[in-house]
Amino acid sequence: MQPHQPTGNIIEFDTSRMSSLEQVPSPFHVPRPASVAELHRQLGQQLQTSLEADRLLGIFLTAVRALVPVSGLSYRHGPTDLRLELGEAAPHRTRYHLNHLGESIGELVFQRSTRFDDFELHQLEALLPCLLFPLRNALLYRAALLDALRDPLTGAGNRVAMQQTLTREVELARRHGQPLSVLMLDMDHFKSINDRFGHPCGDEVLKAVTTRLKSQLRNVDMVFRYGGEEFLVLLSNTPEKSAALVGQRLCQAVNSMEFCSHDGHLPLTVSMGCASYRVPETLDALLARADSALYQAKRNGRNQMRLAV
Ligand SMILES: Nc1nc2c(ncn2[C@@H]2O[C@H](COP(=O)(O)OP(=O)(O)OP(=O)(O)O)[C@@H](O)[C@H]2O)c(=O)[nH]1
Repeated sequence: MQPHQPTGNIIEFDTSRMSSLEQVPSPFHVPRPASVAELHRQLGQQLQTSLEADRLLGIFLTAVRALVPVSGLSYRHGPTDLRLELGEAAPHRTRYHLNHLGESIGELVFQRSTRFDDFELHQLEALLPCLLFPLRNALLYRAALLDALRDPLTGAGNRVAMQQTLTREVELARRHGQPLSVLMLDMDHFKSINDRFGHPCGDEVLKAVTTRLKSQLRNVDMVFRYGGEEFLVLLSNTPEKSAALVGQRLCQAVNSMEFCSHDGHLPLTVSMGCASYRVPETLDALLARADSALYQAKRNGRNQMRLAV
C-alpha cells in the first residue's frame, strides 16, 4: 500500500438513508450493545449544544473514537469555503459526501494508518445520522454570519466586517509590532460610468473590480467595500515598501481590465492611498492618513497610488 495514498470508500450519504440505516441490522448481525445506544443518545444531546461546525466535529470525533480508532477527521464545505482538520492526518481514508434534500452539506473524511474494515465502516455510518442536522444548522448559522459581514453586491467584506477586522489587526500590530498596511481605493469618474452606461452596468463594474482586486492578492489579504465605489484592502504583516508595490500592481490590474458594455470598451481606473501602521496611532488616525493620501492621488490626476505621510 502506498503511504499517503487516499484509500477507502466513497459513500454518498443522504438524509433519505437515515431511517434505513437505523433499521437495517449490522451486516455481521452483531446486536448493538446498550453502551452504543447510550453513545448515540449522548452524542445526539451533545450535538445540540453548539452551532459552531468545528465544535460539533470535535464532539463527533470524540464519540467516533469510542467505537472506532480514528486518527483524524477532515471536513470541507465548498459553498461557504469551510475547511476543518481535526486530529492527525493519516494515509487510509474513508470519505462521505453528506447531502440533505439534494444539497451538499459537505464532505467528511476519516483517516488513520490502517485500513478500515467493513464492521468499522458500518459503525461510522451508524453514527453519521446524528451529525447531519446539527451540521446543517451550523452551516446555516455560518452562512447567516457571513451574510451579515459581506457586501451583497460584490461579496467583499462590508463596513461592519472592516471595522471589526481592522480593530483586531491594529491591536495585534500595536502589541506585537507586526507591520500592517492599508490601501484605500476609490474608482475614478465612477459617476460618469453610471451616467453613460446605466446603474446596472456600474454594478457590474463594481463586481468585476472586486474580483480583479482579489485575484491580485494573497489569501490572507482582505478586501472591504466601505462606501459606494470605495474599497479598503487590508494587508496584514506587510510593511510600507511591499504595500506600495501591491498598490501599484492593483492600479495596473484595474487599468488593464477589459470591461465591455453594450456600448463598447470601458476604461477603468482607481486612485489609492497607502498607509502603514505607526505605533501608537489609533485606527482612525491610520485611516485618516490613508484617506488624505487617496485625496492627493485624486488631486494629482487619478489612476495612481500615493503614500501617506
Ligand atoms: N452602480 C452603482 N453606483 C454606485 C453605487 N454606490 C455608489 N455609486 C455611485 O458612485 C458615484 C460616485 O461618484 P463621485 O463620488 O462623484 O465620484 P466619481 O464620479 O468616481 O469621481 P472621482 O472619485 O472624483 O474620480 C455616484 O454616482 C454614486 O451614485 C452602487 O452600488 N452601484
